[in-house]
Amino acid sequence: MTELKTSYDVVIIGAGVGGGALANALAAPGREILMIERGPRLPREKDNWSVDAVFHKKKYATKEEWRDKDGALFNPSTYYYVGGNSKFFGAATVRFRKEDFEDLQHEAGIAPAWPVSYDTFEPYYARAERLMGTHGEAGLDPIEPPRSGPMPYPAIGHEPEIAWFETKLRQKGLRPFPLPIAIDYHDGGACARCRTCDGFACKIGAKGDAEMRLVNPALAKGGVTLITEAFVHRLVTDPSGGRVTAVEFDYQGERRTVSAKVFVSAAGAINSSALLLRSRNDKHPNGLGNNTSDQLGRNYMAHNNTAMMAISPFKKNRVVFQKSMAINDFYLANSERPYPLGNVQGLGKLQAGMLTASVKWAPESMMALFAERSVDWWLMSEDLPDPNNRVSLDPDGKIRLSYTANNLKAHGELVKVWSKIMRSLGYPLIITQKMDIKVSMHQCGTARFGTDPATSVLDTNCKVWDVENLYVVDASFLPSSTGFNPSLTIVAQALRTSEQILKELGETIALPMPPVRAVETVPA
Ligand SMILES: Cc1cc2nc3c(=O)[nH]c(=O)nc-3n(C[C@H](O)[C@H](O)[C@H](O)COP(=O)(O)OP(=O)(O)OC[C@H]3O[C@@H](n4cnc5c(N)ncnc54)[C@H](O)[C@@H]3O)c2cc1C
Repeated sequence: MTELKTSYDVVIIGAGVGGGALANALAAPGREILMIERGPRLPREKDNWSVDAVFHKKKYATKEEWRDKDGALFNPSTYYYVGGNSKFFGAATVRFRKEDFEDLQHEAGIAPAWPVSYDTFEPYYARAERLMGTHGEAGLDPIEPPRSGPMPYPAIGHEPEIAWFETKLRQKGLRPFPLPIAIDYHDGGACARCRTCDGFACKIGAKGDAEMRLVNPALAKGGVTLITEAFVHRLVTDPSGGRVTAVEFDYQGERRTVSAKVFVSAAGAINSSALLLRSRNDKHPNGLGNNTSDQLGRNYMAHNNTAMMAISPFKKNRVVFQKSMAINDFYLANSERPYPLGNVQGLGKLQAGMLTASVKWAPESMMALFAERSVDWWLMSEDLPDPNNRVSLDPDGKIRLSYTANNLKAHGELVKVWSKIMRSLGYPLIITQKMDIKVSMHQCGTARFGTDPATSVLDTNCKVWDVENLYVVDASFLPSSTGFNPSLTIVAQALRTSEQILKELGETIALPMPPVRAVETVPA
């Protein structure tokens, strides 16, 4: 049992991408940082790579139930472990575009400008790529934002099936490029380039998830204590409501309380809102950070996501690692298209059992035929912030996630355009599945950052406007969802926030650029 002190410099709630990146930036001998994580360490075991365990039995996903806007219960596909949702992520570590930081006109409305520019984020993106171990090749993505340097590691390369698509797509005038990805695949790296990466946990610790790349190295640096299976209930403020004084959590069968100079919620975009809402008191009757703006929990976004199988009756797809290519030719408006559609990227290779898990009536033999002949894609379009799309708490304490998808026309067009291209390349049968509310993998936006306390929950350093020493450092801060995977941006912002927290602790040490290096060995 970890002995706890009564007081710390910083308490970080949640050991996912945001919490891990912050701990990593703050970790140093002599500092006293406590990370409180509700989940355990995910065991390294055979089932990590079992389709049956992961997709049918849902062995690793939470058993928790949330309610949708109509009050119907559902079981979200979310993961509570050291490393958070990134334990199961596809490791795409992509920068948002310069245009994403500005007002961006979409078919269904405007994705609002961020309070800081891409140029402000760039140095943090550069550090984030190194921390996560991103592989890629700069200069090939047609809408790539300016970069201060190359990718930390070279692109992982395409297998022959994907190289074939690259050639064919180029012949059609498109500009496919290597998807930036955080797997340990280079000389001396541990990655076996297997089929069970995207959607699975890595049994050999070779994926750049938050446990491997952020939390374990933070623990190795010193100054950080991690406790697991410790659920945080609430944050307590002083009588004025101006400062958080303590965090209350359940640990090893007891309700515990510790105090700190700085508190950080990094519990994920849905759970951070739930925590701040649960922490309401007479000075903050609608939850911490909600007095001025009434925006806490609102503007929930999660992308319009569709998985597509393009099937050729005549051609088997023998690819093992399919997530190596992306296409951004439809990401921005152009002379042919008046509004953005989104991003297309390779999906981890679908297997028959993964299909029968979502299409229950389908015989495995039929799905096996489809899976061995399909090339699989992930199509992702921006959804727009809407205050009615929100996280709230029901009287019984359960999370309610009210969400109505928007900007669907653009997403439908992306699916149509990509289907047409696939058919023209000899893949006549197209099967698509649009992700629903249960797939909250790209959750964001519920405590957006901004310059105006009347319309945002956090300031531009991710400090809660209404409370002096409380920060939110996870996907909550995003004012728009953009059309890209969020992890790298969460890391970049956590690094920005760490500088503010260091100032608050009376330190002004410039954080060094992390070296390019392989994954740390994991403590058992
Ligand atoms: C299958 C899948 C594939 C994905 N693929 C990609 C991809 O390729 N690229 C990409 O960028 N993103 C991807 N994502 C999304 C990415 O994983 C998330 O955006 C990212 O992990 C979010 O980080 P976070 O820090 O905001 O929250 P989380 O990862 O959710 O971390 C929050 C942590 O807080 C803990 N916690 C929550 N509540 C409490 C509490 N009350 N007390 C204590 N601890 C608490 C949780 O257990 C968790 O560990 C994917 C996600 C999934 C599920």
